[in-house]
Amino acid sequence: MLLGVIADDFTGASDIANTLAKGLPGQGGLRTTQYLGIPDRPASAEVEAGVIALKSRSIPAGEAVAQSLAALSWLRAQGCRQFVFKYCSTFDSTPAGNIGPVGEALAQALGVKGVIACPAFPTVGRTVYRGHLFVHDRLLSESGLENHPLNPMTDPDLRRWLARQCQTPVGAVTWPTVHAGSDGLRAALIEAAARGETLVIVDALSDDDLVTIGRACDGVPLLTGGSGIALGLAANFLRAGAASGGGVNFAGIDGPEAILAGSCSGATRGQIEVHAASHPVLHVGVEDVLAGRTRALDVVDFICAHPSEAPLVYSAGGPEEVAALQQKHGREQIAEAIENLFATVARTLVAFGIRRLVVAGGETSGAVVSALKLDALTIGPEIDPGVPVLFTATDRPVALALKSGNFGAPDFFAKALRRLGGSA
Ligand SMILES: Nc1ncnc2c1ncn2[C@@H]1O[C@H](COP(=O)(O)OP(=O)(O)O)[C@@H](O)[C@H]1O
Ligand SMILES: O=C(O)[C@@H](O)C(=O)COP(=O)(O)O
Repeated sequence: MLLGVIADDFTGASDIANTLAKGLPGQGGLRTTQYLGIPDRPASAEVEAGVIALKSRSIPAGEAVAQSLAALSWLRAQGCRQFVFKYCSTFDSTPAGNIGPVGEALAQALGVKGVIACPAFPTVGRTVYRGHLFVHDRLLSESGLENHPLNPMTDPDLRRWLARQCQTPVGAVTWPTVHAGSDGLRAALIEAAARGETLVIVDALSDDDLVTIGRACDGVPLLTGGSGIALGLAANFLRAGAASGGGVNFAGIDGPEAILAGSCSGATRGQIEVHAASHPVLHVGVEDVLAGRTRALDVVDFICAHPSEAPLVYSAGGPEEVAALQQKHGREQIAEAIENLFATVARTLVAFGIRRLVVAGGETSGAVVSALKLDALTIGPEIDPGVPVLFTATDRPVALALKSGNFGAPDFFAKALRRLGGSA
């Protein structure tokens, strides 16, 4: 294994796995596998990039550090020499962590400083300028992410936000240095290390900037950021002689289908509205779930009544409603109840024969996929930017799409089920 990725949530893991498997246009990517948690056995010899999906983004920082270091240890044992810590392109975290604590712990374990920290992903509108994160044409704090149920992003200044999480100084490299090329960027990161700066926020406005970053980080032990910083990494390994993984043949998987949406993001709520116009949908109310009036079997009954009609179950509410419910019942209590519901539903559905499953939300995907007790997923074709087809190679194959809350076109849900079935 050449490259090891530690991802703090499951949708983010499939996002960066997609980037590594695709590579740059016309050049191909790396043979990539997404592991669901830390594997208990060695990787297959043909895997060139291993992405370990953790569910560590919103847990206490100490636990996130421990899990991430254990993942690093497994990846090092597979022969990896370069590592990426993958977090959200909208820097989802709180002032208490976990990007800073995990990034610093990985850097310390690898004996490095001057480590890039860049969430830019221009394809989906995430750019970084003078250390400030933009989502399309809005600052992060005015993009809707300020209303995230678990990690409200209220400060677009990533240097200031990260400094609240870190024990060591946070550096910055601005866009003119990046735009000037990889040699200058590499030198700037070395200078930052000499100043004792562990994580360094690096500006990026375009895919060209991301390719510059990838080239500057050729051979560098650790990078941190969104999937965008991996854009140029496969090319480094291909130049060094790795075989292009090429596209994976995915013929599609037949069988009953379902969509489970635990995300409250604006993009997901818009996609639900589009889907509801022509498909059966069921809203599960938070208070009905908490009170036991809505149980997993009620949801399973709904899905099983519409096995081939792209049935969708969602829990999302608007920002004001979410905030009021969290005030009344507690943020963590609601998160746990809704995630547990979707996890139980998914496990039951797959046991009943569901073979195509679309999940919306990173935490939701972590709960669902963990409940399915799968150990690895193969990366298939891209459905929308940042969201690939994932499938198992087991005797009862399942095809999945794990959609980041803010990713996907308005018609994503129906399109994803078609792609999981092997059609356009
Ligand atoms: N109506 C709701 N009110 C409060 N929290 C909710 C509601 N619906 C879902 N949640 C919780 O909000 C969190 C959404 O996080 P996640 O699944 O990662 O979505 P995203 O990808 O949009 O961040 C989950 O913990 C989920 O259980
Ligand atoms: O980088 C991204 O935006 C995604 O890969 C991701 O991590 C999104 O997280 P969720 O919004 O929690 O799905």
